[in-house]
Amino acid sequence: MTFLDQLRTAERQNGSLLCVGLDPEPAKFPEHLRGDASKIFDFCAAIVDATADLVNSFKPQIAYFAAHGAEAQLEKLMEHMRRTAPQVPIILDAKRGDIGSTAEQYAKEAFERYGADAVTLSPFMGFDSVAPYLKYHGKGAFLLCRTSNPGGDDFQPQHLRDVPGQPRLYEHIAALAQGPWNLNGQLGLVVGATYPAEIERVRALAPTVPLLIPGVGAQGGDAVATVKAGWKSVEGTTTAPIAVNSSRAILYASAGPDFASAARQEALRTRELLQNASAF
Ligand SMILES: O=C(O)c1cc(=O)[nH]c(=O)n1[C@@H]1O[C@H](COP(=O)(O)O)[C@@H](O)[C@H]1O
Repeated sequence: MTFLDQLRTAERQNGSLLCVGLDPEPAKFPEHLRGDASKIFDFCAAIVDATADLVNSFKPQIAYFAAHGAEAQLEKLMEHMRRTAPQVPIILDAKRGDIGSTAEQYAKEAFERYGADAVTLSPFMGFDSVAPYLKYHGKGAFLLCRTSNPGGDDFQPQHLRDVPGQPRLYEHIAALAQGPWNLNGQLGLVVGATYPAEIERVRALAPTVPLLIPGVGAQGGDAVATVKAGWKSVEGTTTAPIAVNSSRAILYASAGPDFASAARQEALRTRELLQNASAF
């Protein structure tokens, strides 16, 4: 099954557009685990177990593991997710982007070492930096398009003088991902929930690619506006799925021993919000 099929199937099975982000930060762990980087796996596995029936994807962020030398725990977590929640695709958030020969190594890391179903990439270095990932048939690759952070504006001529007749940078990336770069239907785009108007524009330019949409929850993005802009239904079927990511708001919903059930409650709440907005 391709990543796109996995995402569609999980969306249907779990009735969910929610992607739970796994950004483990020991300093924010519940009291009994706080500050202990050797508990990263235990913490994340508890979140996975509590939410696997509520999501269409999981998104581990590699930096939160690498910063603590916890790659072995990430490997173990990937294995845990594949075994206990095989219906849920895993997007490894690595935001890689480098020349082709180096990209081959990053692709091997994501898909062979960690066994991810999809990866996030920066498209800044051009198509030859993306191509090595596309050799892994069926795997997904999400290109950063319109990021959720305030600095996402820096490269968009929003506050500069627009060049008449020229697309903005994110529009150019969306058009490449929908068209010439999308050789085997593996590409997706990352668009921040903090910019619903741009999500709508990206969806118009890229009607069939999946969108990864972070920024609801801790970053304050509008979940309802996000779904209305990015998720389209045509005769009861979506044109392309969306995965709306929330990390901190779910992971750290409680600082007590009930953190996993609190995470489940927050995931349920967010899933319902997204569901209602999509009128599934
Ligand atoms: O690629 C991403 O996942 C990403 C892109 C983006 O534009 N903004 C963004 O916040 N992210 C990631 O999405 C997650 C958001 O986390 P919360 O703000 O805690 O929900 C983090 O792992 C970010 O690295």
